[in-house]
Amino acid sequence: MLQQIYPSVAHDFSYELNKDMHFASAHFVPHESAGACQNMHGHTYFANVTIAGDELDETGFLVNFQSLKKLVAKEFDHTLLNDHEAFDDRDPNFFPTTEVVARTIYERIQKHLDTLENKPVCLQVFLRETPTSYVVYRPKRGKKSES
Ligand SMILES: Nc1nc2c(c(=O)[nH]1)N=C([C@H](O)[C@H](O)COP(=O)(O)OP(=O)(O)OP(=O)(O)O)CN2
Ligand SMILES: [Zn+2]
Repeated sequence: MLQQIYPSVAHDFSYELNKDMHFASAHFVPHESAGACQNMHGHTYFANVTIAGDELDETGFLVNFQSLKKLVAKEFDHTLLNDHEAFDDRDPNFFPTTEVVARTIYERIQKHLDTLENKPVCLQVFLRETPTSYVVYRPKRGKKSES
């Protein structure tokens, strides 16, 4: 939900940036224990990502807000998440659940941040799937993107 208050993450970096995004996607959870969620259905996801660092780039940015939007909202908007290369219906760690989608957003963002000279880091991904359900993903300290 845009403009809501998100859980904060403690850190010692000088700069912290947050970007809200939303995207409409279809998905299904490919396991019998998921009940009705086995059927394809859609959500308008709301994501908030928290980026921090001590140095700005030549533009005075920690990271360009627009590149975050491209990596997440534009990538997933109006798609079937199960068809995206990041997800795999054969492995629960890659089913497009809220947990896995949040982790995937982190991995995509951190992979981009690793290419930047000022070396910002993604500290938190907040992902709301429904009005009543959301996940917060925080990487383990020192752990960066695996993909
Ligand atoms: N831990 C998880 N549990 C569930 C997930 C998930 O990704 N992680 N996903 C689903 C379904 O995909 C569903 O879209 C969301 O379920 P739910 O929160 O139950 O949605 P409702 O709108 O029906 O919830 P209300 O409480 O009635 O608002 C299920 N579980
Ligand atoms: Zn769902």
